[in-house]
Amino acid sequence: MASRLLRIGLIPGDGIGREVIPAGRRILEALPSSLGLKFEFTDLDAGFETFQKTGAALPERTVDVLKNGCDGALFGAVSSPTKAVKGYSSPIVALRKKLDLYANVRPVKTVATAASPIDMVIVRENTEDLYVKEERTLEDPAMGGVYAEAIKRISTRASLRIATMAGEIALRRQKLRESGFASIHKSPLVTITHKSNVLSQTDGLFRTCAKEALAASRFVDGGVAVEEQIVDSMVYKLFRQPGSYDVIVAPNLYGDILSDGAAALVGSLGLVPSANVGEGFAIGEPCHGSAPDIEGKGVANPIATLRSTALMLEFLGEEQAAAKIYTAVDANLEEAKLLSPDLGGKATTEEVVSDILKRL
Ligand SMILES: NC(=O)c1ccc[n+]([C@@H]2O[C@H](COP(=O)([O-])OP(=O)(O)OC[C@H]3O[C@@H](n4cnc5c(N)ncnc54)[C@H](O)[C@@H]3O)[C@@H](O)[C@H]2O)c1
Ligand SMILES: O=C(O)CC[C@H](C(=O)O)[C@@H](O)C(=O)O
Repeated sequence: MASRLLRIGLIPGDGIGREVIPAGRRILEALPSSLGLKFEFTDLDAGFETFQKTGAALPERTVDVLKNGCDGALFGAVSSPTKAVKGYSSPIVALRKKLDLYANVRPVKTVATAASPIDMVIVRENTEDLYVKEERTLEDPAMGGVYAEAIKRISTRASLRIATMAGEIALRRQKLRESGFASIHKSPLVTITHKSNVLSQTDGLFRTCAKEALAASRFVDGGVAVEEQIVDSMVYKLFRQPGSYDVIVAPNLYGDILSDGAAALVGSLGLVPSANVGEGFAIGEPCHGSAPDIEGKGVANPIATLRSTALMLEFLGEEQAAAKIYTAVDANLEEAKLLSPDLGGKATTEEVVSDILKRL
């Protein structure tokens, strides 16, 4: 059988990013050889510590190697300061834009045996909205002195393509159901989230474009139903009836917030993966941050990273390899003997990883 070589960049970043990214590498190395995959890894720098050492949070080498020498990557987390630090800018936000990774795909799922099962995918626009970071600080006595403002930019192009991605994901999920994969949903549904009742131009454009993209005949013919939900009541409904959502499409900031909220519904941020996806490239990234409160204790839940590794493989066309990882992770969660403290267990990161590797 011909084998495929995948060149993977590893960017642990800061904090628990360094404790969980090695798990991603180990699970790739442990995949059965019958899958015909070979991996070559390159360690790459980014993050606040890199910034403190070198003056650059996202070194040029990291971007060059990703662009010219990698097929995909895994990103841990970075410790972006909440207080402005001159010269520092979030490397993951920059990377998403530099590599045009326009979709941030975030599946939020319980195991099939859960009493109240949840199975949704949040498809977050990944390049614009308030994340264009065009902010400025001004001063005007009429405003009470210093004030600050930021641009919220929403484009037709980005809104159409993110909604198209959401439609494609809804179709793919439906195909899996039809081929026998158990699911709590019977038919595909995309929920468009916005706040166009107030932001009629920016979110209004997002809403219009998303509706237009999802009206394409392949989605209509594929039975993809479309609904819309204003983001504040979306949070309410998400918490009341999380099981009713299939695919959610949202502008950048709402998608960021909704995905952390949804993580609480499935038990922990340490479970929720993401993939930053562009044309032919994907970076797997756990949804959580660098978790300074548990850094260095060896108890970070590695599952979000393991699932992000699988998600990266899926977007690189290796669905069978991805399925192996999902199954091994689900088996660990269903047995519930070796769980990390965020899930009420006592297991260390190492113990959880070893248990999942044994199940591959
Ligand atoms: N993609 C990224 O790089 C990314 C994402 C989010 C936050 N951040 C950064 O991370 C830093 C810390 O942010 P925060 O504390 O607001 O959010 P966080 O996601 O780091 O932590 C929130 C809570 O979840 C827990 N948690 C997170 N991941 C966990 C895991 N794998 N296992 C067990 N528990 C886990 C933490 O212990 C903490 O109590 C900030 O500097 C922020 O900028 C980076
Ligand atoms: O802290 C950072 O540098 C980025 C955090 C990042 C974001 O997109 O805002 C994180 O919240 C995420 O969900 O990926």
